Amino acid sequence: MRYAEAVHELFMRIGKKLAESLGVKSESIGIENWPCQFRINKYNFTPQSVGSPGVQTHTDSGFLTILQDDEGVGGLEVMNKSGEFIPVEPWPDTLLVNLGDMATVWSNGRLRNVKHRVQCKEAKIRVSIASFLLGPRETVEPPPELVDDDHPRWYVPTTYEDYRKMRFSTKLQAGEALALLHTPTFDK
Ligand SMILES: O=C(O)CCC(=O)C(=O)O
Ligand SMILES: [Fe+2]
Repeated sequence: MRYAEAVHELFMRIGKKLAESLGVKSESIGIENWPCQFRINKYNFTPQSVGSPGVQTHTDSGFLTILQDDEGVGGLEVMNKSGEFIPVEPWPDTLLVNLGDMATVWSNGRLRNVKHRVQCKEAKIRVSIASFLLGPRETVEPPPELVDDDHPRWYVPTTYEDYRKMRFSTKLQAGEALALLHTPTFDK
């Protein structure tokens, strides 16, 4: 309970700062009511699994993720702009924060979802704790400050649940499902 409360507090601080950094009044977005999820990942890496994927390339589907990674066993890799995977070495006493697909929809494309994966590097048990701030409870769409003539709406409004179902049924796990929400004005 204490861990969840502390992570939630951090979600609020980071989420409000993200909103303010885009010129959105953080009081207006109701972030306190956005649902969260929590998952503990355990990887039983064996000598046979070294070199193979632990989790295939994906983006997180929610808004914001706080990841407490294994402090001794590496394997997490994050994709950079050029499409290369960069290993994130274990770093005790740190948390890793990344943006998911709902951040891209909510910000009208200003915040970018991050592709990542886990590779098995050594035959050890690896544990990570992932907390997800999923996004607005009902419709996910950009606040009015982020839509104008120069920034037309890029995504049709959705709900997190509908988007999850679409990701699941299309098996598009690495953010590609966002393309199915593009409006005619979408532009890179
Ligand atoms: O185990 C990790 O380091 C990452 C797990 C992850 O990407 C996830 O749970 O979405
Ligand atoms: Fe992830």
